[in-house]
Amino acid sequence: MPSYFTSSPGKVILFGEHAVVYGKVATAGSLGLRSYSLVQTRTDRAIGVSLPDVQLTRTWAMNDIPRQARWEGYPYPPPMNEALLEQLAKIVNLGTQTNRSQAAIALMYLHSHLTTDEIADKGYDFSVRSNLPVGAGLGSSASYSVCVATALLKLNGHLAVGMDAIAQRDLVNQWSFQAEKVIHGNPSGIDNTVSTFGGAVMFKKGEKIEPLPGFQSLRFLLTNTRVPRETQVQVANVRKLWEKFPTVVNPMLDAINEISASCKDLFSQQGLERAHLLTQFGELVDVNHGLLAALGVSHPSLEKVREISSKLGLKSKLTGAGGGGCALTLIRDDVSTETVAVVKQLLEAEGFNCMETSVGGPGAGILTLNGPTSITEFLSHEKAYFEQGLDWKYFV
Ligand SMILES: Nc1ncnc2c1ncn2[C@@H]1O[C@H](COP(=O)(O)OP(=O)(O)OP(=O)(O)O)[C@@H](O)[C@H]1O
Ligand SMILES: C[C@@](O)(CCO)CC(=O)[O-]
Ligand SMILES: [Mg+2]
Repeated sequence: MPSYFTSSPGKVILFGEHAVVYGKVATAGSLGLRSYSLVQTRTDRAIGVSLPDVQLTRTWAMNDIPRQARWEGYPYPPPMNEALLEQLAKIVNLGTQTNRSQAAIALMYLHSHLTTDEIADKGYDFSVRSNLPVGAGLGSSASYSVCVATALLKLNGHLAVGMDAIAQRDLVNQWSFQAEKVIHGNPSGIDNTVSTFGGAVMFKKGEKIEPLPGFQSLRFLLTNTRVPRETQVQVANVRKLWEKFPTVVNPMLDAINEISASCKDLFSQQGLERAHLLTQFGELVDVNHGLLAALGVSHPSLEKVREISSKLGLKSKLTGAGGGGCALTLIRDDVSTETVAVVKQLLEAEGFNCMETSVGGPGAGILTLNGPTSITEFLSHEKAYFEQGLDWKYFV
């Protein structure tokens, strides 16, 4: 049996986080930071799981994990099975609401539906490591979910030869959304969609994504405040506010929707000077952050990033679920290297972590290797190892 490496990117939301959960349009792009997974069969009917980023190494006996009978629409996902989730939480037995347990339950939920008799008879090892910070707003959960979905679909032969690239990605996207539901509760699907398809896109729940050409040329500084938070909790807090004051919150969500619409207008205006485009883009960044702060998802650390960057004339907003995690700062073309260095220095003096990035790279990919590979070796190598000279297939 071959082994499969899979890889999928994190994401950055430029405009529209939270509002997207309520059916509004959001704008997002894939990041250069990615997660990588390795899956390969065993011979002893066990599932060996190694997730060092959440400190989990554990082996389960195949017979201990229930498998679902085939359903209508197989291999596309059936509606979420809450009873199965509860059952898996008990079997996995890693406590509730911990990073490790959510990751393991998401994996087992997909395993339970996707594992064929042939693979169940052998067992498999599954391992993930990521260059993304976990729980910082850069879509680590979605990137993990896409790796799980791609690996299990491929291992079990569901990404059949003859299925075109779009159909394959669509299947991965649907299953990674299920895994995101296990981790998040009520995700919009934007994170797994961007991680699966890559690129820079406008996203609205239930609609086809719309590519946004031109975004690849934008430069951003990402600042991880290192303040931990959980997306599920931030999303639930906004929901409480919305339930309490719907007439106040709905117009705010509509305003956020219009930010993505205005952004799209900016990029489609023929002849608009780039300097003007970037200035207006920055203004939208500012307005979006203000609305998110009003929804209660900012944090003193994120306000600190805004204070420092605005002193040097730069616009920042929180990105992802907020409450800590990461902020995004637009680097206009006229901003000097020295200014960027000063901003970074000031932010890092606060204990934050900075990295420059662009958005819009490739989505999920698979690399098929002949024969077994050592997981230890896989885990001991850095990202570059996987990207050098290897023939990744991005489903194209
Ligand atoms: N490398 C990884 N290995 C295993 N599990 C992971 C990994 N990365 C993320 N996870 C899972 O995702 C959870 C973090 O998800 P969460 O949605 O709170 O943060 P995020 O995805 O980084 O941020 P956001 O959703 O705002 O972009 C972890 O608790 C863990 O269950
Ligand atoms: C906060 C949120 O809008 C984005 C998290 O990256 C949640 C979601 O869309 O699922
Ligand atoms: Mg997430």
